[in-house]
Amino acid sequence: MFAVNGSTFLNNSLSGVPRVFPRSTQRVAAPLVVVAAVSSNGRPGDRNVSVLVENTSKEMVESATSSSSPSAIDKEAKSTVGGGVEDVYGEDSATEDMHITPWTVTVASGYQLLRDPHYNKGLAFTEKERDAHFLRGLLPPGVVSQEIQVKKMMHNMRQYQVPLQRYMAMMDLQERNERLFYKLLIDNVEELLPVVYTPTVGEACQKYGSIFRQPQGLFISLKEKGRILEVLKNWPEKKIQVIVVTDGERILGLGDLGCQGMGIPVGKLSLYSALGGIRPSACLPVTIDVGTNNEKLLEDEFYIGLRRRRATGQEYSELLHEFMSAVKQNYGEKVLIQFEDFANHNAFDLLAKYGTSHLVFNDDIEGTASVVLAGLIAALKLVGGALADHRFLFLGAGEAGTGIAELIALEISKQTGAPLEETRKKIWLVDSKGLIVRSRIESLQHFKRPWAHEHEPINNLADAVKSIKPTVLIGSSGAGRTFTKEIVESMSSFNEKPIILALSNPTSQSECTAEEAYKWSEGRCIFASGSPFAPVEYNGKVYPSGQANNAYIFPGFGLGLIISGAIRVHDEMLLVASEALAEQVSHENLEKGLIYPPFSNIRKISAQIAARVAEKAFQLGLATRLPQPENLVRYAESCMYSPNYRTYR
Ligand SMILES: NC(=O)C1=CN([C@@H]2O[C@H](COP(=O)(O)OP(=O)(O)OC[C@H]3O[C@@H](n4cnc5c(N)ncnc54)[C@H](OP(=O)(O)O)[C@@H]3O)[C@@H](O)[C@H]2O)C=CC1
Ligand SMILES: CC(=O)C(=O)O
Repeated sequence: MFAVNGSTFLNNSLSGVPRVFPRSTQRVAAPLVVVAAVSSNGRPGDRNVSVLVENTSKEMVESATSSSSPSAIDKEAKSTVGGGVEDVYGEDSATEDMHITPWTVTVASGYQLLRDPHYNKGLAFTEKERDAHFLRGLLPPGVVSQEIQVKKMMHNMRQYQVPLQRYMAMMDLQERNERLFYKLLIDNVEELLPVVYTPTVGEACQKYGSIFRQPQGLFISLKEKGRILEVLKNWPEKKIQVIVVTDGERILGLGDLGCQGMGIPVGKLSLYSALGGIRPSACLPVTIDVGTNNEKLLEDEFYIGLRRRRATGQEYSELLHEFMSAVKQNYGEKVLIQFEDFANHNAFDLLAKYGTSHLVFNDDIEGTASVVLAGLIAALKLVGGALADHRFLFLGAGEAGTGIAELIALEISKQTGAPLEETRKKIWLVDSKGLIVRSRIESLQHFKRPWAHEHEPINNLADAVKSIKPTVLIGSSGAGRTFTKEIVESMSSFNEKPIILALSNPTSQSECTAEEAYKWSEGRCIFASGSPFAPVEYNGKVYPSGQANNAYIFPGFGLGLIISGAIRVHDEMLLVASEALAEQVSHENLEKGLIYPPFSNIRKISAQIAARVAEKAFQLGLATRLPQPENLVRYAESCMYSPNYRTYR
């Protein structure tokens, strides 16, 4: 269901050295900007980028050109990225009668340097750097370290009472000083995750038109049909390793937000860098705008997207196909394309269609499945028994629900040797029409059919709980407050420790709150939710509540694919990612009732996940980074982006 059979690619002819992010903490760097006034494929005026930096000293230019001349850069690109990346502006492919523009190399300095988010360090520029880079007078005289900047930013951040203000402050910082943004996020991940991610990103998407300041990713709309390759070339970064793309039709549990869904790829990719260590410049957020069926947005004067109803059928699939082809042509075989928040009527088809030709991953189907399986493996240490001894009931039979169900069935099948058709029978799903049963099969969407077991029809969750008597109840409906008191009490009546996962996001859509779950189960349930809840006090005991969110998986999963140079995603990679995450849950966590480790350790966790995913890619013959590094955990860690400031010569 998820991806391709590994054996198809065992004899793939792709080879070459993968993209590795050099860690240059000890080296002294120059804030080098390679710029060119160019035209692509001899079409003068097609693309004119011209950044002239004055006050650039001879020494700086020499040092910059000696370490990173265009040819050096070109060589690096050739050695690390396939596809059309090397000949970005068509210089090599241009014939003699075509026009091309020569590259120039300059060093960012002075006023420009302060406005370049990649290189800006604000007041952290040293005296020497202020002299060398023409910054005198452009900054107040005080010099402060990055640590103090972080402290100050956190102090400021905590003054905002409104979550959206914090979100906007974080986005402003990302636009102004990228390294400080990531340092802040990495050092304060538990506090800031709810700001840049769920739940606040949901509100940001709802109000994206009003708060929009700067484009943070590529908008590809129906207007760009036939020109998507050209649009990709407009993005300033050329060496892209991960693309997160949405069409905005199912944003969290908030429905169709059209073009305003851009907040999701932006948020997910900031987690790719902060949690998984992928270089920010290697990440590309994309929103495909095919219109929206959200009437409120269509009438909203601040709406930023196409004012038309959604394209469907051929019109939709042609645009998506052009996008997928252009990505491969521009960035090569090894760029990871993560589908995010597509509606299920497109999500499953896109994954199936492109799973055999591209490195694609659907976070809502696959990432969610992997994170939930990890939580269940960990929870077994608290409730006892094997996975096969449990009964699972889902509210919600869409991407998340059926994705999780399939991975649980796969894992049970792997553990017991029972066929998948048998292991699926331990899993039941309820959708908006009730329990999915055999008698409904003709009217079911294809992804629900494997779950249509023999049972009398039941049209509501409360009755399904009473009849199925699940040990595990999972909410993946996007419908808030659907785990009622009656349902939680019912779960608690036949389970000593019911496992209850309310996965839906944002907080408003959670099937129940942590407080409700602990209170109604008299403190006996094992609970986790998609969006975070504060610890709950019940009967004099404090229950910290865990977060079952695919943010635990996708950053490390993607890192594993990248460091191994994987060319396809395989189900077995999802299983090993779950195992790796489950292993990170300590006795101490379990004693508190937590089935996930704290996010504060996430970079270490991501390295463990990455190593296991990479190892699996090598085993399956899907990796192209040869030879396999000896210690994959250490290798993953060494590849991770560090947000600490660099010292400029
Ligand atoms: N924690 C995490 O990491 C993740 C959380 N999620 C969350 O899960 C939710 C669902 O996402 P996804 O699976 O992609 O969405 P889908 O739209 O694919 O699926 C939603 C499912 O819920 C069912 N449903 C909706 N309302 C009700 C209701 N009142 N009673 C019973 N069933 C209902 C739908 O029924 P029908 O098919 O009949 O329409 C459908 O089967 C979202 O809120 C999302 O934020 C998603 C991914 C990751
Ligand atoms: C977390 C996530 O991917 C979602 O809610 O859609």
